[in-house]
Order: sequence, then C-alpha cells, then structure tokens
Amino acid sequence: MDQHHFLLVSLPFQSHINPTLRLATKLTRAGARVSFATTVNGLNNLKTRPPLPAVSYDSFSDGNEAQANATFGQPPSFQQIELIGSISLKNLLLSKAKQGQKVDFLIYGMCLPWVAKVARELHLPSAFFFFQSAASFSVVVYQFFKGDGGMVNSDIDPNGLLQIPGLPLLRYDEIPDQFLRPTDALFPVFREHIETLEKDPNPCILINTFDGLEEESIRSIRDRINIFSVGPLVPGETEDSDRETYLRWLDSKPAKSVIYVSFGSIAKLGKKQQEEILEGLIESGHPFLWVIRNHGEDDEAAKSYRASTVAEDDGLIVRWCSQVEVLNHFAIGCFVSHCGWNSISESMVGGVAMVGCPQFADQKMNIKMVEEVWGNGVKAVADGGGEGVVGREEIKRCLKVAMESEEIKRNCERLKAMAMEAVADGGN
Ligand SMILES: O=c1ccn([C@@H]2O[C@H](COP(=O)(O)OP(=O)(O)O[C@H]3O[C@H](CO)[C@@H](O)[C@H](O)[C@H]3O)[C@@H](O)[C@H]2O)c(=O)[nH]1
Repeated sequence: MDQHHFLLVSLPFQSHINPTLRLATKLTRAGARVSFATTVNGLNNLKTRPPLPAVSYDSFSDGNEAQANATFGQPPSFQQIELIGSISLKNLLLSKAKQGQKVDFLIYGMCLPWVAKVARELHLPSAFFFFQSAASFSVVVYQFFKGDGGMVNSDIDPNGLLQIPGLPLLRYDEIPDQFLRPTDALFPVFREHIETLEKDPNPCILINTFDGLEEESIRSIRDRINIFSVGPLVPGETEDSDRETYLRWLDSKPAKSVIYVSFGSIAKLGKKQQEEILEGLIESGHPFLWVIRNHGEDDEAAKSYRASTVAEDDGLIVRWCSQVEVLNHFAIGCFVSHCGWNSISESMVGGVAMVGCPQFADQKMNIKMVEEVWGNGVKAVADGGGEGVVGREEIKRCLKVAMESEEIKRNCERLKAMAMEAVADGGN
C-alpha cells in the first residue's frame, strides 16, 4: 500500500513548533511518512533538540538568514515570509519530488495562509492546523463565517456579551485579542487564512483538542466547516535536555507539594508582577519551580531581587525546562500559568490543577473555560479587577484553592482520564 507523505510547515515559534512536531510524531505512529519544514533560522535553532525519529527535517527561506538573532519568539514580517517563503517552499516540494520523495499532503500552521496557495498551485490537498482550542476557533467562526460562503466581519460589540454555542457568555475583553478585531495585529493574516479556506472546495482544519473536552464547540463548528480534533498532542520522550538539576530537585520533594510556574514562550512579566508572584509563592509555604526566560535588563533587576530573597529550599528558578516532563512529575501540585493553549493541554494530560494569570491572546478565554466549564483551576484576579498586577494575597488565595480543593482534584483526574483516552484512540 502507498504510504502518504505529509509535509508539516510551521513558523519558528515554540508554540507553533511544539504542537506541529507532536502532530508529526502522531502521523508517523499512524504509519505515514512525514517531513517537517520551518524557516532556515528556525531549523538551526531546533538543532539543540534531539531530532524526532522517522521525521525528515527541511527548511524554507524567509529572507532572514542574515539576521543573527532571528531566534524563537522574534516577530517576522508576514509579507516578507509570504513572498520569499512561497518560492522557497515550492522549490523544496519540487526538489523532494525529483528525489523520489513526493509530498502528497501539506499541513500548515497559524500565520502561514500562503502555504495553502502553494499547495493549490501544485495540485496538492492541504489542511490548516489551528493551535488553539475549539472554543477559540468557534469565535473565529462566529466572527468570519456567515454561512453563505461569504466572509463578513461581524463587528463584535465592545459593550455587549457574546453568546457562542458551547461557551459561557464572553465579555469583550475575554475574546482572543490577536486576530479577531480589525485593529488586531494579526487580523490581516487571519483574514487571509479564512479567505484561503473559503476558496478551497474541500477546506480542512485540524484543531489541537479532543471531542470529549469541547463537544459542543466542536459540533457547532462542524455545522459550518470541516474540522478534525487531533489532540491532545503530547510529546514523545525526546524534548529538551539539561534537565538533571531540576529533576533531581523535584525528586527530593514530597508528592504534589511543588508549585510549577511558567508563562510560556512569549509573555514577559513586569518586575512588580514578578515580585508579587514571588512573595505569594514564598508565603504559601510550598516549594516552587519557576521558569523565567532571559529578557535582558528587567530580568537582571528581578534576578538580583530574587537572589536576595529566595532561599535554596524555597524554590528553583530555571531558564527553560522540559515542561511536559515537569507536569508529569509526582512532586508537582499545581501550575501557575499564563494559560497558553499548549500549557492548558499539557496540564490536563498531567492531571495538574491550574492557577491562571492570563496575559493576552486566547489566554483569558482559556482560563474562563478552566474555571467555569472544566473546573480544573482558578483564575487569579488583578488588583481592582482590571488589567493590573495580581497581588501576593490573591496568588496565595488561588494557590490554596488549587492545592486543596477536592472538587478541582476530581476534575483534574476526570480530564486526565478523558485526555488519555483520546490519546489512546489516536485523537477523535
Ligand atoms: O520552560 C518551558 C516553558 C514552556 N515550554 C513549552 O512551551 C510551550 C508554550 O506554549 P503555550 O503554553 O501555548 O504558550 P505560548 O508560548 O505563550 O503560546 C502562544 O501560542 C499559543 C498557541 O497558539 C496560544 O494559546 C498562547 O496564548 C500564545 O501566547 C508549551 O508547549 C510548553 O511545554 C517548555 O517546554 N519549557
């Protein structure tokens, strides 16, 4: 039987690459042949990770090769990537075909709508891989798909409440804030995504979720457009290295005693917020493992503050960790998170309760689902209820709830079992 050959294309951000590589693994396990492509710089950065077995790695040019610091998290110019990337990707596909490695299906991630155009030009089918929740995608559907094949911007009312099937009532500030409103930075690139899908006679969207978790959202989206839930996407054994120090430290702690803190690969906390979290953690009396990426000057200031405050036994601060491994460690009791969708999925698979301090994008909606629908965590509210700093007392309150609530524990176990079932089923 012919083996299908998928090429998965991703921008070089952690939050794009991680789910894409996990999907790659899943496809290889299902017997498919899989190639993965990201930008030239992105591929260079990936060399610090062990490669996935059975996946072949390729790159396309975005014209940024000369830029020395084009690392994970650098915002690229989408027009430039489209212009140069389209030609480069087409050449890659043609040269693979020449070498007897013809690709027969393209899967492209967020912010890469032009990949679908390249696919169409070469008469290849393609699918759009949306990295966020079905809840988030159902707001996209509400906003853009009007059922008559035409795309309408429905102008979400800033003063109203949004009622979308499967979701609790959403306030304006709880709606994902990167691509849905005309003023959002990624609005044009997202509109292009939708326009491209509308032109496809057989549009296909993959979502990193599972049916049991977001049944109603998924059903209501399927009424409008063809989606497949492919999650939860959990990694194989091969992610990250340099883990001995924190794993040994975790090994020395009692079961479910440690608070894990991470704000993903993009968010940057102000110094005041870092201090409030730190004091809340210390006053909670629980040991903590905190990922603080290097941000330059602010980080240096926070570091000197921390160095004078954190006793060795209180906590461990690392630049990066193997998050999935940490979340599955017996010592972890809860997860203080910005609520990026990958972090939410990973904590569900690990059965870990969440304390949410959302920053931007889909994060406010994600924590709302966690707190109000799935019941596996609690939202930390900023002082005064607005966008400001979450104080140490609130952090302490939430930690107590997340570490002690029997109801949250039960929900975490239930969600973990559901997630594991979906993984065992190969996703559904
Ligand atoms: O020390 C660390 C910290 C993070 N991670 C990984 O980094 C990824 C972080 O992803 P996510 O939790 O989704 O956060 P962001 O990187 O902030 O993700 C962006 O992209 C997501 C998917 O589109 C959105 O849901 C978020 O709001 C947006 O900020 C996860 O896979 C983590 O396992 C590690 O491996 N080690």
